[in-house]
Amino acid sequence: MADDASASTAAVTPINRSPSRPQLVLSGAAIQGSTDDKSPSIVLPHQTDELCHFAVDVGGSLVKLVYFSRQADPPLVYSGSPPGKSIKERDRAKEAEGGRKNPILGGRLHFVKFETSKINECLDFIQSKRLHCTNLADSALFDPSVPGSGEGAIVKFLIVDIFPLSIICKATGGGAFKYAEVFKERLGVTFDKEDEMDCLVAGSNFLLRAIRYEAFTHLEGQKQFVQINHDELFPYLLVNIGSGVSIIKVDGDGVFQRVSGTNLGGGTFWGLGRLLMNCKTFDEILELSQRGDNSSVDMLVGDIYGGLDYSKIGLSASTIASSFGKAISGDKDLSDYNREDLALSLLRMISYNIGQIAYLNALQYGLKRIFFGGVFIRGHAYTMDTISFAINFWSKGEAQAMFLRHEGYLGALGAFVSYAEPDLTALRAHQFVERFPVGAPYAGGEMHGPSVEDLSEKISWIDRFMKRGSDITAPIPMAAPTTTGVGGFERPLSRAPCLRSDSSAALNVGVLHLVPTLEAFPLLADPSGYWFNILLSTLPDLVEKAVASEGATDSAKKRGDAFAQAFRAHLTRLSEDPAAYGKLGLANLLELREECLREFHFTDAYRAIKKGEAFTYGPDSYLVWTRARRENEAALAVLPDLLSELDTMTPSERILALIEGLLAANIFDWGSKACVELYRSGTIMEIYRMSRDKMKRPWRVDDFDLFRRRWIGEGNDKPHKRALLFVDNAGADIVLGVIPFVRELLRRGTEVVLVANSLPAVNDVVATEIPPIIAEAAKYCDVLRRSAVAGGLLTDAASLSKDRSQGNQDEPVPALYVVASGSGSPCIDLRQVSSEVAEAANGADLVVLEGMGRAVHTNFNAKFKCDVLKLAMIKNQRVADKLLNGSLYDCVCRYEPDQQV
Ligand SMILES: Nc1ncnc2c1ncn2[C@@H]1O[C@H](COP(=O)(O)OP(=O)(O)OP(=O)(O)O)[C@@H](O)[C@H]1O
Ligand SMILES: CC(C)(CO)[C@@H](O)C(=O)NCCC(=O)O
Ligand SMILES: [Mn+2]
Repeated sequence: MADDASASTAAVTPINRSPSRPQLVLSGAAIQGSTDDKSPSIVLPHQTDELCHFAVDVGGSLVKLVYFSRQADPPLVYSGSPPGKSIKERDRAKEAEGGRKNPILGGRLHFVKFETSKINECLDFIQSKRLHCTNLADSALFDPSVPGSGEGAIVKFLIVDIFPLSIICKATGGGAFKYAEVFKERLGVTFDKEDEMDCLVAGSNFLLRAIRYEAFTHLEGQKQFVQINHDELFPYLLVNIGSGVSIIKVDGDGVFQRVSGTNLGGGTFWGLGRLLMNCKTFDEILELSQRGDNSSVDMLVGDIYGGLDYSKIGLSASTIASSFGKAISGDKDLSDYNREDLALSLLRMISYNIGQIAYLNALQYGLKRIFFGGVFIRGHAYTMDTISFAINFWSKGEAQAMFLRHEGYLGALGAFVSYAEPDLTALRAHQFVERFPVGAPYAGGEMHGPSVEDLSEKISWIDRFMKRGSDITAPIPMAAPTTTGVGGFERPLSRAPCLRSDSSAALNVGVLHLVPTLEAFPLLADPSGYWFNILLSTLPDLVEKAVASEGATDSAKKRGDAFAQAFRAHLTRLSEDPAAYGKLGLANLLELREECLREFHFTDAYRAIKKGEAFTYGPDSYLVWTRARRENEAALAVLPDLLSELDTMTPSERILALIEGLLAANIFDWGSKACVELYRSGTIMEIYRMSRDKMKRPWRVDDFDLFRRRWIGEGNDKPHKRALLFVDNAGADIVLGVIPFVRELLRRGTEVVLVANSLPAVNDVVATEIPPIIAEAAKYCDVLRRSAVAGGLLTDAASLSKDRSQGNQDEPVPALYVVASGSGSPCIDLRQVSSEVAEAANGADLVVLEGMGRAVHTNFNAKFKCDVLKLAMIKNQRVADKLLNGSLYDCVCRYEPDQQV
């Protein structure tokens, strides 16, 4: 420990971070894994200002670099004004933003590290990426793999020289002082120094708040993610294991005290590893340790007690009494010891000692939670188990050791976020959603990911790394440790099957969106083998569709192959280590698949299905797709009759017909094999009617009477103020199922927000597709037209309507909006929705979830703070059997009134 105790325990007051223009805009941001397994990236969709592109943490052993690249995101709101805000309010908000003319630009943060002793590699990297250029358009940061990024209009706005003479970059760690001149001379970069402890704490607070499942426990080989409650985040103990170890008591943002430290740290481990075992790399020591038996090096209690336990004080015979104690014997030289045994002994000595010192500090300050960071941890199971064991053993289970997925980047991230708006406390974990890029399963720690220069490079990268990928994920056998060395009868048994090399030891992370005001709920989906198999078995078919959607050209085929390889690798990796990317549910798996498709520029693999183009795979499918192309049109053509029919009914009949209609139209799903069979016969209306006739109540889940009471019952039938409808399929589903129900809601005076996918997935309607459908439907329905105008979906639609019969034209109508969910999957994880949906949820008192994916696979048991209606037709035998104990085409109408009223 430090010689001078006072130096290491100096109290630190809240940080007064140096103001720095321009600012980083973190609101509505997202984290996105980069192509480097160790380099998860962060998407900043609202970033409009030019900003310095990187921050560094130059430590005693390693340089950690965080850098920014641009990306443009598609707009998320398709209405003229976002729901919840009047146009006036929105203008005011715009003014408040300083009247920025720039379009909203997004970006990602990437994470890379280098050995400090090879600082030139870091400088070369910065130079090659042109991170030191003030002008983004000049730098190589555009990610052409992202559709829409780096395009003309955007580029123009970036040509702004903010630091015309020299670029200023945030830097922390001791090297911010030591290497300032080198950076200045070689790159013309001036360091804006941020204190190392400030940055560690800022980075750690940022991660714990902003990244879902950032923290996890690791005991006896079991990794368990922990979601930290924001209100209970402080106080905690932060133990950063770098070259040396800093131990910090954290009480708030910028409120902390470095209470202790130890000089027996990662540097000690690495240094002794080089000297004793002649290891060339850090990972080599870890690998050696996997096969080691430390009892030949360590002096055990049993060695001293003639093979006996010293049970009186709770020490088993196998407990390490003295690390390296056997080496005192005079007749052995270093070369007489197994390198593997030495490595394990060393790893246990250092890890256990740090665990013990951390425990003592936690005890001293009454802290129960201890977070460990620093690159020494390395996501290595045995290291984490040893530390956890020490904490658990000494605290008798009172204190908990937790580890961080971004373990090594606390300081660098802390420095990077110091560019940001000061109010980091506004960030919330659910603002961040994760995505996983194609390179994730392949890239090792020393890799900086594939070049993103162009698509063909990406494709060949995937090819090249297929081989490497399988090497990386191949398990290295691990001998079971024969001694514990951890002071007790219990032993830290790392049950993890193996130590994997860099990519597998590392945890990947992914994307951020704002939350709705709905309660968070657990995913229903079970990410076990079932879904892996489904996804694998449907992969060839999907590839075929994707390739067809792009005209089945040679290039499309190549991309299709590369996509399949990449996605298969993700699945393989995840089936070996389900926690590799953090906690993953079905919704994330589907999102992952869509993300992979997008990486290979399949912007809408289902386009051909929806539009009926490009499908010539046999006469049957051709028929199906041709029919599919006409589905929107055909459904719109029969809509007026359906609406008139509904209007002849009594309110009680009508609400039943509407719900029945929603369920019946949900049968139109090109993603469902069972349904495609159905389409071989009959027109849309015939299928729709047949479907409606068949579904006699009571349904499999049938809360309809309860809902009807809320709708037309006595006393409690006030119209809802705002309804959020999460819609499912394109075609008849939305036209014949959703639109009539929407019209009824609007007529009752309920504002309606249609929430649809931002990105295509299976047959789901995408938010951008809805306005034209509404425009067409509005021709037959004046209420729809006026509400669409009120919601900004239609502008000069007055002349369009053929229906002038209803209502006073001057009477205000509730608005109809369309909002993109932020998701590109047939399921929806409501913990991760776009900020627009979150905003739209404000004031909503009815949520309608439509379709199997949204209402059954996910959210079936979700509880809400408002009325919720879950509607679906079951089109999958397994779900019918397993979840509902029913049969194919059973219906679910689950209604749960707001519990709070
Ligand atoms: N690939 C690697 N190369 C070097 N060291 C590694 C590697 N992987 C893990 N380590 C371990 O991580 C330690 C460095 O961790 P980290 O980068 O957090 O510290 P640092 O910032 O360099 O040090 P300090 O904060 O004390 O100045 C090394 O001493 C070593 O034990
Ligand atoms: C000196 C630092 C802070 C540099 O990162 C780190 O290596 C450390 O905390 N070392 C331990 C020093 C001590 O004994 O407190
Ligand atoms: Mn450091």
